[in-house]
Amino acid sequence: METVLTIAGSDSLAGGGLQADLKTFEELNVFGVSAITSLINVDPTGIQSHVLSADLLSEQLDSTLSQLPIRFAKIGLIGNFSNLLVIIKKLMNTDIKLIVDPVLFFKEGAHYFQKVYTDAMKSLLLPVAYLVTPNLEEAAFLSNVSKLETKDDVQQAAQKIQALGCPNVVIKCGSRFPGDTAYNYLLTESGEHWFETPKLAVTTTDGAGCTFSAAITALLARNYALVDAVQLATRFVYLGIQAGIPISPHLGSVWQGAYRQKEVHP
Ligand SMILES: Nc1ncnc2c1ncn2[C@@H]1O[C@H](COP(=O)(O)OP(=O)(O)O)[C@@H](O)[C@H]1O
Ligand SMILES: Cc1ncc(COP(=O)(O)OP(=O)(O)O)c(N)n1
Repeated sequence: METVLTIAGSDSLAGGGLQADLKTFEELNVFGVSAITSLINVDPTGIQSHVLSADLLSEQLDSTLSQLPIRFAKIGLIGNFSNLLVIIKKLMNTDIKLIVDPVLFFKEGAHYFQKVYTDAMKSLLLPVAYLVTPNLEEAAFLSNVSKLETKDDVQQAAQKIQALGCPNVVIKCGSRFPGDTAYNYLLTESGEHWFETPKLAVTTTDGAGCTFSAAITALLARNYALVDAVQLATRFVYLGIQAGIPISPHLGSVWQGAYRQKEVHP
């Protein structure tokens, strides 16, 4: 079985973060291991974040990378500049393909990241990534395209993000995009693809972004072509939102087990 690494924060409610990643890996038949960057607590007032030290992150990465044959790693919330540098240092001269979910704008609440961190994400991390999967707000930020309201805007933003040095970009338009359809837009060096599902009118979308990127990572590790991985990840997260776990009238988590229950496994 393929071993896949997630480098991510912990989400106390297990909506997003490494909990969502590891559950998704399990459901898609890869063995998930983790390096924790930070602890996120979500409560009705918003998000509290506690970033782990660079030494602690470094030790975890040494442990996994020195003992396991890892070909694919998903990078979620990193938290600060020091931890971003640790990740670059440990991974940039390896053959590991990096799937970067930038986690700059949470739908669970507002969070501020320092400019040195967001700049380094653009100038150091994206150029060594295989795929980046921003949500709509992250895509606007990374591309400097201020309003993403049409499919043309999304295509333009993806091109600008690709120009930062990452060959493959998926913009998760999700619930933030106008209209009744949830779109994912994939831009590769050889073409573009739109994926769509009906937009679900539910609040159980916490973890949708993490789950989507984790599903792509697992499927790539199982040798799916990128287009097929994005297609199946779109379906996986759709079913997970539909069968999600409500927490409050405004908040609920994706349930990664929905795909197992509803679909014949590929
Ligand atoms: N309301 C929704 N209905 C159907 N699919 C959704 C919905 N919200 C998100 N998704 C799916 O989850 C993926 C990740 O969504 P993300 O952009 O992180 O969600 P949000 O826009 O809610 O923050 C989207 O690309 C889409 O495939
Ligand atoms: C630790 C941690 N990382 C990321 C998230 C965000 O999760 P998700 O809901 O999948 O992402 P967005 O759709 O808001 O981009 C989290 N909650 N915790």
